[in-house]
Amino acid sequence: MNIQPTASHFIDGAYVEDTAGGDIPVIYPATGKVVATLHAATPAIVDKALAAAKRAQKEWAGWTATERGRVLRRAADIMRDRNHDLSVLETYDTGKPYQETSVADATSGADALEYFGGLAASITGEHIQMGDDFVYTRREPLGVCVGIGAWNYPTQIACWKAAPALACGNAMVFKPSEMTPLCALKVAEILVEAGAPAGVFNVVQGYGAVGASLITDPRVDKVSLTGSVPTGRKVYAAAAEGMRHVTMELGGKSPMVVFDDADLENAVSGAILANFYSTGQVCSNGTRVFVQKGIKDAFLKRLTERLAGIKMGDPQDPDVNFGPMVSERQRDIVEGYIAKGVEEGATLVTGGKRVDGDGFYIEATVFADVTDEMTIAKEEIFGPVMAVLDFETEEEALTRANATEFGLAAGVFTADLTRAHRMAAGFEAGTCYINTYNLAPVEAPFGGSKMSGVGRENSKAAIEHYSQIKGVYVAMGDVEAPF
Ligand SMILES: NC(=O)c1ccc[n+]([C@@H]2O[C@H](COP(=O)([O-])OP(=O)(O)OC[C@H]3O[C@@H](n4cnc5c(N)ncnc54)[C@H](O)[C@@H]3O)[C@@H](O)[C@H]2O)c1
Ligand SMILES: C[N+](C)(C)CC=O
Repeated sequence: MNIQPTASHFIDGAYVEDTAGGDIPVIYPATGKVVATLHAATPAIVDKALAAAKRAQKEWAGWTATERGRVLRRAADIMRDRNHDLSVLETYDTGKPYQETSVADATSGADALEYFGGLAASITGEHIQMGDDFVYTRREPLGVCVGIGAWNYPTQIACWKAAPALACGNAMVFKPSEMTPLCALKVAEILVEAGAPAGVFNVVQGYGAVGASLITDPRVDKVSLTGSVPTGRKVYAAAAEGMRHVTMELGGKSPMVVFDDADLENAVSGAILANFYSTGQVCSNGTRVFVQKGIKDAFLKRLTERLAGIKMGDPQDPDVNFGPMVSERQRDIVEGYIAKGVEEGATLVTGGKRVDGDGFYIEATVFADVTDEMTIAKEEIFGPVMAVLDFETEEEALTRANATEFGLAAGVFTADLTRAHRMAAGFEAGTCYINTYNLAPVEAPFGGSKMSGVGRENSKAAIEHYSQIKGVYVAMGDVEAPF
Protein backbone atom coordinates (compact mmCIF):
# COMPACT_ATOMS: atom_id res chain seq x y z
CA MET A 1 0.00 0.00 0.00
CA ASN A 2 1.32 3.45 -0.94
CA ILE A 3 1.15 5.49 2.27
CA GLN A 4 2.52 8.72 0.79
CA PRO A 5 -0.49 10.88 -0.18
CA THR A 6 -0.62 12.76 -3.48
CA ALA A 7 0.00 16.00 -1.59
CA SER A 8 -0.20 17.33 1.97
CA HIS A 9 -3.39 19.39 1.84
CA PHE A 10 -6.81 18.93 0.29
CA ILE A 11 -8.36 22.28 -0.63
CA ASP A 12 -11.24 23.22 -2.88
CA GLY A 13 -11.71 19.65 -4.07
CA ALA A 14 -8.09 18.92 -4.95
CA TYR A 15 -4.73 17.97 -3.48
CA VAL A 16 -2.42 20.93 -2.96
CA GLU A 17 1.29 21.00 -2.05
CA ASP A 18 3.58 23.70 -0.74
CA THR A 19 6.82 22.46 0.75
CA ALA A 20 7.74 25.84 2.25
CA GLY A 21 5.92 25.12 5.52
CA GLY A 22 8.43 22.51 6.71
CA ASP A 23 8.32 18.71 6.96
CA ILE A 24 5.85 16.62 8.92
CA PRO A 25 7.32 13.11 9.06
CA VAL A 26 4.78 10.30 9.47
CA ILE A 27 6.37 7.69 11.71
CA TYR A 28 4.97 4.16 11.90
CA PRO A 29 4.86 3.62 15.67
CA ALA A 30 5.53 -0.11 15.37
CA THR A 31 8.93 0.38 13.73
CA GLY A 32 9.89 3.97 14.45
CA LYS A 33 10.50 4.43 10.69
CA VAL A 34 9.30 7.33 8.55
CA VAL A 35 6.65 6.01 6.13
CA ALA A 36 5.57 9.30 4.55
CA THR A 37 6.48 12.97 4.62
CA LEU A 38 3.98 15.81 4.51
CA HIS A 39 4.35 19.54 4.88
CA ALA A 40 2.88 22.03 7.30
CA ALA A 41 0.57 24.65 5.83
CA THR A 42 2.02 28.06 5.05
CA PRO A 43 -0.12 31.16 5.65
CA ALA A 44 -0.94 31.09 1.92
CA ILE A 45 -2.29 27.53 2.22
CA VAL A 46 -4.38 28.46 5.26
CA ASP A 47 -5.77 31.45 3.37
CA LYS A 48 -6.60 29.31 0.34
CA ALA A 49 -8.47 26.78 2.49
CA LEU A 50 -10.49 29.42 4.34
CA ALA A 51 -11.31 31.25 1.12
CA ALA A 52 -12.52 27.99 -0.45
CA ALA A 53 -14.63 27.15 2.60
CA LYS A 54 -16.13 30.64 2.76
CA ARG A 55 -17.14 30.50 -0.90
CA ALA A 56 -18.37 26.89 -0.90
CA GLN A 57 -20.43 27.30 2.26
CA LYS A 58 -22.86 29.66 0.54
CA GLU A 59 -23.48 27.17 -2.25
CA TRP A 60 -23.74 24.19 0.11
CA ALA A 61 -26.20 25.97 2.43
CA GLY A 62 -28.35 26.67 -0.62
CA TRP A 63 -28.84 22.96 -1.29
CA THR A 64 -31.85 21.32 0.27
CA ALA A 65 -31.10 19.39 3.42
CA THR A 66 -32.21 16.21 1.67
CA GLU A 67 -29.59 16.77 -1.01
CA ARG A 68 -26.90 17.40 1.60
CA GLY A 69 -27.94 14.33 3.53
CA ARG A 70 -27.74 12.20 0.40
CA VAL A 71 -24.08 13.21 -0.10
CA LEU A 72 -23.21 12.30 3.48
CA ARG A 73 -24.94 8.92 3.23
CA ARG A 74 -23.16 8.19 -0.06
CA ALA A 75 -19.85 9.07 1.64
CA ALA A 76 -20.72 6.62 4.44
CA ASP A 77 -21.26 3.85 1.86
CA ILE A 78 -17.92 4.59 0.17
CA MET A 79 -16.15 4.53 3.54
CA ARG A 80 -17.63 1.17 4.39
CA ASP A 81 -16.66 -0.25 0.97
CA ARG A 82 -13.07 0.89 1.61
CA ASN A 83 -12.94 -0.13 5.23
CA HIS A 84 -9.97 -2.47 4.76
CA ASP A 85 -7.70 0.11 3.07
CA LEU A 86 -8.77 2.87 5.43
CA SER A 87 -8.08 0.65 8.43
CA VAL A 88 -4.61 -0.28 7.17
CA LEU A 89 -3.89 3.43 6.74
CA GLU A 90 -5.25 4.27 10.19
CA THR A 91 -2.98 1.60 11.63
CA TYR A 92 0.05 3.14 9.90
CA ASP A 93 -1.02 6.57 11.16
CA THR A 94 -1.64 5.60 14.80
CA GLY A 95 -0.07 2.20 15.44
CA LYS A 96 -3.42 0.90 16.70
CA PRO A 97 -4.02 -2.77 15.87
CA TYR A 98 -5.82 -3.50 12.60
CA GLN A 99 -8.02 -5.76 14.73
CA GLU A 100 -9.34 -2.50 16.26
CA THR A 101 -9.14 -0.05 13.38
CA SER A 102 -11.10 -2.40 11.13
CA VAL A 103 -14.09 -2.32 13.51
CA ALA A 104 -13.88 1.02 15.32
CA ASP A 105 -12.42 3.78 13.20
CA ALA A 106 -13.63 4.17 9.59
CA THR A 107 -16.76 2.30 10.67
CA SER A 108 -17.59 4.85 13.37
CA GLY A 109 -16.76 7.63 10.91
CA ALA A 110 -19.19 6.09 8.43
CA ASP A 111 -21.80 5.81 11.18
CA ALA A 112 -21.53 9.56 11.79
CA LEU A 113 -21.84 10.38 8.09
CA GLU A 114 -24.86 8.10 7.79
CA TYR A 115 -26.54 9.32 10.98
CA PHE A 116 -26.18 13.04 10.28
CA GLY A 117 -26.98 12.42 6.61
CA GLY A 118 -30.25 10.89 7.77
CA LEU A 119 -30.90 13.68 10.24
CA ALA A 120 -30.19 16.56 7.84
CA ALA A 121 -33.70 16.91 6.46
CA SER A 122 -35.23 17.04 9.92
CA ILE A 123 -33.16 20.05 10.98
CA THR A 124 -35.92 22.63 10.98
CA GLY A 125 -37.19 25.68 12.80
CA GLU A 126 -40.53 26.01 14.59
CA HIS A 127 -43.69 28.08 14.58
CA ILE A 128 -44.70 29.98 17.73
CA GLN A 129 -48.19 31.49 17.74
CA MET A 130 -48.54 34.89 19.49
CA GLY A 131 -52.27 35.66 19.23
CA ASP A 132 -52.73 36.64 15.59
CA ASP A 133 -49.04 37.38 15.24
CA PHE A 134 -46.51 34.61 15.15
CA VAL A 135 -42.80 33.93 15.32
CA TYR A 136 -41.04 31.39 13.23
CA THR A 137 -37.50 30.24 13.75
CA ARG A 138 -34.96 29.41 11.12
CA ARG A 139 -32.22 26.98 12.05
CA GLU A 140 -29.26 28.30 10.11
CA PRO A 141 -25.68 27.13 9.66
CA LEU A 142 -22.91 28.95 11.52
CA GLY A 143 -20.75 29.40 8.42
CA VAL A 144 -17.12 28.28 8.30
CA CYS A 145 -16.13 25.79 11.00
CA VAL A 146 -12.59 24.86 11.92
CA GLY A 147 -12.00 21.31 13.16
CA ILE A 148 -8.77 20.44 14.98
CA GLY A 149 -8.05 16.81 15.77
CA ALA A 150 -6.11 14.66 18.24
CA TRP A 151 -4.09 11.68 17.10
CA ASN A 152 -5.87 8.75 18.69
CA TYR A 153 -8.90 8.44 16.35
CA PRO A 154 -7.98 10.45 13.23
CA THR A 155 -10.72 9.18 10.89
CA GLN A 156 -13.42 9.17 13.54
CA ILE A 157 -12.57 12.65 14.77
CA ALA A 158 -12.62 14.09 11.23
CA CYS A 159 -16.02 12.49 10.59
CA TRP A 160 -17.54 13.31 14.00
CA LYS A 161 -16.84 16.97 13.23
CA ALA A 162 -17.49 17.03 9.49
CA ALA A 163 -20.78 15.09 9.50
CA PRO A 164 -22.87 17.35 11.78
CA ALA A 165 -21.18 20.49 10.43
CA LEU A 166 -21.96 19.62 6.83
CA ALA A 167 -25.45 18.32 7.61
CA CYS A 168 -26.28 21.78 8.99
CA GLY A 169 -24.97 23.53 5.88
CA ASN A 170 -21.56 24.65 7.15
CA ALA A 171 -18.21 24.25 5.44
CA MET A 172 -15.14 23.03 7.31
CA VAL A 173 -11.40 23.42 7.35
CA PHE A 174 -9.97 20.50 9.29
CA LYS A 175 -6.47 20.29 10.73
CA PRO A 176 -5.52 16.77 11.80
CA SER A 177 -2.95 16.12 14.47
CA GLU A 178 0.58 16.47 13.09
CA MET A 179 1.20 12.95 14.37
CA THR A 180 -1.58 11.37 12.28
CA PRO A 181 -2.08 13.48 9.16
CA LEU A 182 -3.02 10.77 6.64
CA CYS A 183 -6.60 9.65 7.24
CA ALA A 184 -8.44 12.99 7.10
CA LEU A 185 -7.21 13.38 3.51
CA LYS A 186 -9.12 10.20 2.64
CA VAL A 187 -12.26 11.59 4.29
CA ALA A 188 -11.92 14.71 2.10
CA GLU A 189 -11.44 12.60 -1.05
CA ILE A 190 -14.48 10.50 -0.23
CA LEU A 191 -16.75 13.48 0.45
CA VAL A 192 -15.90 14.96 -2.96
CA GLU A 193 -16.43 11.59 -4.61
CA ALA A 194 -19.81 11.38 -2.89
CA GLY A 195 -20.82 14.71 -4.45
CA ALA A 196 -19.88 17.41 -1.92
CA PRO A 197 -19.03 20.64 -3.75
CA ALA A 198 -15.35 21.55 -3.85
CA GLY A 199 -14.38 23.59 -0.79
CA VAL A 200 -17.03 22.23 1.58
CA PHE A 201 -14.51 20.07 3.44
CA ASN A 202 -10.83 21.02 3.32
CA VAL A 203 -7.82 19.55 5.10
CA VAL A 204 -4.69 21.51 6.00
CA GLN A 205 -1.74 19.98 7.81
CA GLY A 206 0.35 21.50 10.52
CA TYR A 207 1.49 21.77 14.10
CA GLY A 208 -0.26 23.82 16.77
CA ALA A 209 0.71 27.12 15.14
CA VAL A 210 -1.34 26.30 12.06
CA GLY A 211 -4.31 25.49 14.29
CA ALA A 212 -3.81 28.77 16.13
CA SER A 213 -3.73 30.75 12.88
CA LEU A 214 -7.01 29.18 11.76
CA ILE A 215 -8.90 30.07 14.93
CA THR A 216 -8.27 33.79 14.81
CA ASP A 217 -9.13 34.32 11.15
CA PRO A 218 -12.19 36.58 10.83
CA ARG A 219 -13.77 34.21 8.31
CA VAL A 220 -14.14 31.53 10.99
CA ASP A 221 -17.43 31.17 12.88
CA LYS A 222 -16.82 28.06 14.97
CA VAL A 223 -13.96 26.00 16.33
CA SER A 224 -14.26 22.38 17.33
CA LEU A 225 -11.21 20.93 19.07
CA THR A 226 -10.45 17.42 20.16
CA GLY A 227 -7.31 17.54 22.27
CA SER A 228 -5.80 18.03 25.69
CA VAL A 229 -7.01 20.43 28.39
CA PRO A 230 -3.96 22.73 28.06
CA THR A 231 -4.60 23.11 24.32
CA GLY A 232 -8.31 23.51 25.01
CA ARG A 233 -7.64 26.48 27.29
CA LYS A 234 -5.62 28.23 24.57
CA VAL A 235 -8.07 27.46 21.79
CA TYR A 236 -11.11 28.46 23.86
CA ALA A 237 -9.46 31.77 24.81
CA ALA A 238 -8.47 32.52 21.20
CA ALA A 239 -11.97 31.68 19.96
CA ALA A 240 -13.50 33.94 22.61
CA GLU A 241 -11.66 36.95 21.17
CA GLY A 242 -13.85 36.71 18.07
CA MET A 243 -16.90 35.44 20.01
CA ARG A 244 -16.74 32.21 17.98
CA HIS A 245 -18.82 29.15 18.80
CA VAL A 246 -16.81 26.30 20.30
CA THR A 247 -16.94 22.59 20.92
CA MET A 248 -14.19 21.35 23.22
CA GLU A 249 -13.62 17.59 23.45
CA LEU A 250 -10.80 17.35 25.95
CA GLY A 251 -9.03 14.96 28.26
CA GLY A 252 -10.11 13.08 31.35
CA LYS A 253 -9.21 11.00 34.39
CA SER A 254 -12.45 9.12 34.55
CA PRO A 255 -13.61 6.83 37.38
CA MET A 256 -15.01 3.35 37.01
CA VAL A 257 -16.63 2.05 40.22
CA VAL A 258 -17.02 -1.70 40.83
CA PHE A 259 -19.33 -2.75 43.69
CA ASP A 260 -19.01 -6.14 45.34
CA ASP A 261 -22.33 -7.34 43.87
CA ALA A 262 -21.16 -6.74 40.28
CA ASP A 263 -20.73 -9.52 37.77
CA LEU A 264 -16.97 -9.91 38.20
CA GLU A 265 -16.25 -11.10 34.69
CA ASN A 266 -18.14 -8.16 33.16
CA ALA A 267 -16.44 -5.73 35.50
CA VAL A 268 -13.02 -7.07 34.50
CA SER A 269 -13.99 -6.85 30.81
CA GLY A 270 -15.15 -3.29 31.41
CA ALA A 271 -11.90 -2.38 33.12
CA ILE A 272 -9.93 -3.84 30.21
CA LEU A 273 -11.98 -1.83 27.69
CA ALA A 274 -11.65 1.21 29.92
CA ASN A 275 -7.86 1.05 30.06
CA PHE A 276 -6.18 -0.99 27.36
CA TYR A 277 -8.14 -0.52 24.12
CA SER A 278 -6.05 1.58 21.70
CA THR A 279 -3.13 0.90 24.06
CA GLY A 280 -4.83 3.14 26.60
CA GLN A 281 -4.94 6.16 24.30
CA VAL A 282 -8.65 6.87 24.72
CA CYS A 283 -9.94 10.13 26.18
CA SER A 284 -12.81 8.59 28.14
CA ASN A 285 -10.75 5.81 29.71
CA GLY A 286 -11.80 4.80 33.22
CA THR A 287 -8.26 4.94 34.54
CA ARG A 288 -9.26 5.24 38.20
CA VAL A 289 -10.84 1.87 38.92
CA PHE A 290 -12.49 1.97 42.37
CA VAL A 291 -13.05 -1.59 43.57
CA GLN A 292 -15.06 -2.34 46.74
CA LYS A 293 -12.73 -3.82 49.36
CA GLY A 294 -14.32 -7.26 49.64
CA ILE A 295 -13.70 -8.17 45.99
CA LYS A 296 -10.39 -6.41 45.42
CA ASP A 297 -8.24 -9.57 45.48
CA ALA A 298 -10.62 -11.53 43.25
CA PHE A 299 -10.82 -8.61 40.83
CA LEU A 300 -7.04 -8.24 40.58
CA LYS A 301 -6.55 -12.00 40.20
CA ARG A 302 -9.04 -12.30 37.35
CA LEU A 303 -7.76 -9.09 35.70
CA THR A 304 -4.20 -10.42 35.72
CA GLU A 305 -5.34 -13.74 34.24
CA ARG A 306 -7.22 -11.94 31.46
CA LEU A 307 -4.24 -9.73 30.60
CA ALA A 308 -2.36 -12.88 29.64
CA GLY A 309 -4.55 -12.73 26.52
CA ILE A 310 -2.69 -9.65 25.26
CA LYS A 311 -0.97 -10.25 21.92
CA MET A 312 1.54 -7.49 21.32
CA GLY A 313 3.18 -7.24 17.92
CA ASP A 314 2.94 -5.71 14.46
CA PRO A 315 -0.41 -3.93 14.56
CA GLN A 316 -1.08 -4.76 10.90
CA ASP A 317 -1.25 -8.45 11.93
CA PRO A 318 -4.96 -9.16 12.51
CA ASP A 319 -4.14 -11.45 15.46
CA VAL A 320 -2.38 -8.66 17.35
CA ASN A 321 -4.61 -6.89 19.88
CA PHE A 322 -2.16 -4.53 21.57
CA GLY A 323 -0.05 -2.05 19.62
CA PRO A 324 2.61 0.52 20.39
CA MET A 325 2.11 4.04 21.70
CA VAL A 326 1.66 6.63 18.97
CA SER A 327 5.11 8.16 19.44
CA GLU A 328 8.38 7.82 21.26
CA ARG A 329 7.49 10.94 23.26
CA GLN A 330 4.16 9.50 24.37
CA ARG A 331 5.85 6.21 25.34
CA ASP A 332 8.38 8.15 27.41
CA ILE A 333 5.63 10.15 29.12
CA VAL A 334 3.85 6.94 30.07
CA GLU A 335 7.07 5.40 31.31
CA GLY A 336 7.60 8.50 33.48
CA TYR A 337 4.15 8.07 35.05
CA ILE A 338 4.85 4.40 35.77
CA ALA A 339 8.07 5.36 37.55
CA LYS A 340 6.12 7.97 39.53
CA GLY A 341 3.56 5.35 40.56
CA VAL A 342 6.30 3.10 41.95
CA GLU A 343 8.08 6.03 43.61
CA GLU A 344 4.89 7.19 45.33
CA GLY A 345 4.21 3.75 46.77
CA ALA A 346 1.57 2.11 44.55
CA THR A 347 1.85 -1.66 44.13
CA LEU A 348 2.86 -2.67 40.61
CA VAL A 349 0.65 -5.68 39.88
CA THR A 350 1.66 -6.31 36.30
CA GLY A 351 3.49 -4.69 33.38
CA GLY A 352 5.50 -1.52 33.85
CA LYS A 353 8.22 -2.02 31.29
CA ARG A 354 8.93 -0.66 27.83
CA VAL A 355 9.63 -3.27 25.19
CA ASP A 356 13.08 -3.22 23.62
CA GLY A 357 13.24 -2.48 19.92
CA ASP A 358 12.52 0.35 17.50
CA GLY A 359 8.74 0.48 18.05
CA PHE A 360 7.15 2.51 20.84
CA TYR A 361 5.80 -0.41 22.85
CA ILE A 362 5.11 -0.44 26.55
CA GLU A 363 3.40 -3.13 28.62
CA ALA A 364 -0.18 -2.98 29.86
CA THR A 365 0.32 -1.87 33.45
CA VAL A 366 -1.84 -2.26 36.55
CA PHE A 367 -1.20 -0.56 39.87
CA ALA A 368 -3.07 -1.50 43.06
CA ASP A 369 -3.21 0.25 46.45
CA VAL A 370 -3.38 3.59 44.66
CA THR A 371 -4.48 6.55 46.76
CA ASP A 372 -6.30 9.67 45.56
CA GLU A 373 -3.24 11.87 46.13
CA MET A 374 -0.88 9.90 43.90
CA THR A 375 0.08 11.46 40.58
CA ILE A 376 -1.15 8.42 38.65
CA ALA A 377 -4.60 8.94 40.19
CA LYS A 378 -4.74 12.63 39.41
CA GLU A 379 -3.22 13.26 35.98
CA GLU A 380 -4.28 12.01 32.57
CA ILE A 381 -1.61 9.55 31.42
CA PHE A 382 -3.10 8.66 28.02
CA GLY A 383 -1.46 5.28 27.98
CA PRO A 384 -2.07 1.72 29.22
CA VAL A 385 -1.84 2.37 32.96
CA MET A 386 -4.71 1.32 35.24
CA ALA A 387 -4.86 2.59 38.82
CA VAL A 388 -6.91 0.38 41.18
CA LEU A 389 -8.16 2.11 44.32
CA ASP A 390 -10.29 0.46 46.99
CA PHE A 391 -13.34 1.85 48.78
CA GLU A 392 -15.93 0.80 51.36
CA THR A 393 -19.20 2.71 50.86
CA GLU A 394 -21.23 4.07 47.97
CA GLU A 395 -21.06 7.60 49.32
CA GLU A 396 -17.29 7.38 49.63
CA ALA A 397 -16.95 6.02 46.08
CA LEU A 398 -19.05 8.80 44.58
CA THR A 399 -17.27 11.56 46.49
CA ARG A 400 -13.85 10.28 45.49
CA ALA A 401 -14.92 9.59 41.90
CA ASN A 402 -15.96 13.23 41.55
CA ALA A 403 -12.88 14.65 43.27
CA THR A 404 -11.18 15.64 40.03
CA GLU A 405 -11.06 18.67 37.78
CA PHE A 406 -12.03 16.43 34.84
CA GLY A 407 -15.55 15.29 33.96
CA LEU A 408 -15.45 13.37 30.72
CA ALA A 409 -16.82 9.93 31.61
CA ALA A 410 -17.68 7.68 34.55
CA GLY A 411 -18.91 4.13 34.96
CA VAL A 412 -20.44 1.87 37.57
CA PHE A 413 -20.67 -1.92 37.76
CA THR A 414 -23.31 -3.25 40.15
CA ALA A 415 -26.28 -5.64 40.22
CA ASP A 416 -28.31 -3.08 42.15
CA LEU A 417 -30.05 -1.00 39.50
CA THR A 418 -31.31 1.60 41.93
CA ARG A 419 -27.79 2.21 43.07
CA ALA A 420 -26.56 2.24 39.46
CA HIS A 421 -28.94 5.06 38.53
CA ARG A 422 -28.15 6.91 41.75
CA MET A 423 -24.46 6.79 40.86
CA ALA A 424 -25.11 7.88 37.26
CA ALA A 425 -27.11 10.85 38.55
CA GLY A 426 -24.33 11.72 41.01
CA PHE A 427 -21.37 11.43 38.64
CA GLU A 428 -20.01 14.80 37.51
CA ALA A 429 -19.31 13.63 33.96
CA GLY A 430 -20.78 14.12 30.52
CA THR A 431 -20.85 10.46 29.52
CA CYS A 432 -21.80 7.72 32.00
CA TYR A 433 -21.92 3.94 31.79
CA ILE A 434 -23.86 1.35 33.78
CA ASN A 435 -22.43 -2.18 33.59
CA THR A 436 -20.34 -1.41 30.52
CA TYR A 437 -17.66 1.07 29.54
CA ASN A 438 -16.30 3.15 26.63
CA LEU A 439 -19.02 2.62 24.06
CA ALA A 440 -19.58 5.72 21.94
CA PRO A 441 -22.33 5.10 19.38
CA VAL A 442 -23.25 8.03 17.16
CA GLU A 443 -26.83 8.01 18.46
CA ALA A 444 -25.67 8.97 21.97
CA PRO A 445 -24.24 12.34 23.03
CA PHE A 446 -20.54 12.29 23.82
CA GLY A 447 -18.57 14.97 25.63
CA GLY A 448 -17.34 16.27 28.91
CA SER A 449 -18.22 18.52 31.79
CA LYS A 450 -15.89 20.47 34.10
CA MET A 451 -12.42 20.78 32.50
CA SER A 452 -13.14 17.97 30.04
CA GLY A 453 -15.04 20.10 27.63
CA VAL A 454 -17.82 22.22 26.30
CA GLY A 455 -20.59 21.03 24.01
CA ARG A 456 -21.42 17.54 22.80
CA GLU A 457 -20.57 15.52 19.73
CA ASN A 458 -22.87 12.96 18.17
CA SER A 459 -26.63 12.52 18.63
CA LYS A 460 -29.19 15.23 17.92
CA ALA A 461 -27.35 17.36 20.50
CA ALA A 462 -24.54 18.02 18.01
CA ILE A 463 -26.97 19.90 15.75
CA GLU A 464 -27.26 22.57 18.44
CA HIS A 465 -23.51 23.10 18.23
CA TYR A 466 -23.30 23.48 14.45
CA SER A 467 -26.34 25.69 13.85
CA GLN A 468 -27.98 28.78 15.27
CA ILE A 469 -31.57 29.86 15.60
CA LYS A 470 -32.94 33.03 14.09
CA GLY A 471 -36.32 34.19 15.34
CA VAL A 472 -38.56 36.02 12.86
CA TYR A 473 -41.50 37.99 14.31
CA VAL A 474 -44.40 38.37 11.88
CA ALA A 475 -47.06 41.02 12.62
CA MET A 476 -50.52 40.35 11.23
CA GLY A 477 -51.97 43.77 12.18
CA ASP A 478 -51.05 47.42 12.50
CA VAL A 479 -48.03 48.58 14.46
CA GLU A 480 -48.91 50.22 17.80
CA ALA A 481 -46.55 53.05 18.73
CA PRO A 482 -46.76 55.21 21.93
CA PHE A 483 -46.67 58.52 20.05
N1 LIG B 1 -12.94 14.29 24.56
C1 LIG B 1 -12.66 13.68 23.42
O1 LIG B 1 -13.54 13.36 22.63
C2 LIG B 1 -11.22 13.35 23.07
C3 LIG B 1 -10.99 12.41 22.06
C4 LIG B 1 -9.67 12.10 21.75
C5 LIG B 1 -8.61 12.69 22.44
N2 LIG B 1 -8.87 13.59 23.43
C6 LIG B 1 -7.76 14.19 24.21
O2 LIG B 1 -6.70 14.59 23.34
C7 LIG B 1 -5.45 14.53 24.03
C8 LIG B 1 -4.46 13.77 23.20
O3 LIG B 1 -4.36 14.33 21.94
P1 LIG B 1 -3.16 15.31 21.53
O4 LIG B 1 -1.92 14.95 22.26
O5 LIG B 1 -3.14 15.34 20.05
O6 LIG B 1 -3.68 16.72 22.07
P2 LIG B 1 -3.05 18.15 21.88
O7 LIG B 1 -3.87 19.05 22.70
O8 LIG B 1 -1.59 18.14 22.03
O9 LIG B 1 -3.30 18.47 20.31
C9 LIG B 1 -4.59 18.42 19.75
C10 LIG B 1 -4.60 19.22 18.45
O10 LIG B 1 -4.48 20.60 18.76
C11 LIG B 1 -3.47 21.18 17.96
N3 LIG B 1 -2.94 22.33 18.70
C12 LIG B 1 -1.96 22.35 19.62
N4 LIG B 1 -1.79 23.60 20.10
C13 LIG B 1 -2.68 24.39 19.46
C14 LIG B 1 -3.01 25.77 19.53
N5 LIG B 1 -2.37 26.61 20.35
N6 LIG B 1 -4.00 26.24 18.75
C15 LIG B 1 -4.66 25.41 17.93
N7 LIG B 1 -4.40 24.08 17.81
C16 LIG B 1 -3.42 23.57 18.57
C17 LIG B 1 -2.51 20.05 17.71
O11 LIG B 1 -1.70 20.34 16.59
C18 LIG B 1 -3.47 18.90 17.49
O12 LIG B 1 -3.97 18.90 16.18
C19 LIG B 1 -5.76 13.82 25.34
O13 LIG B 1 -5.84 14.76 26.39
C20 LIG B 1 -7.11 13.18 25.10
O14 LIG B 1 -7.86 12.93 26.25
C21 LIG B 1 -10.15 13.93 23.75
C1 LIG C 1 -14.53 9.17 21.46
N1 LIG C 1 -13.79 7.94 21.73
C2 LIG C 1 -14.12 7.48 23.08
C3 LIG C 1 -14.17 6.94 20.79
C4 LIG C 1 -12.38 8.16 21.55
C5 LIG C 1 -11.77 9.13 22.46
O1 LIG C 1 -10.58 9.18 22.64
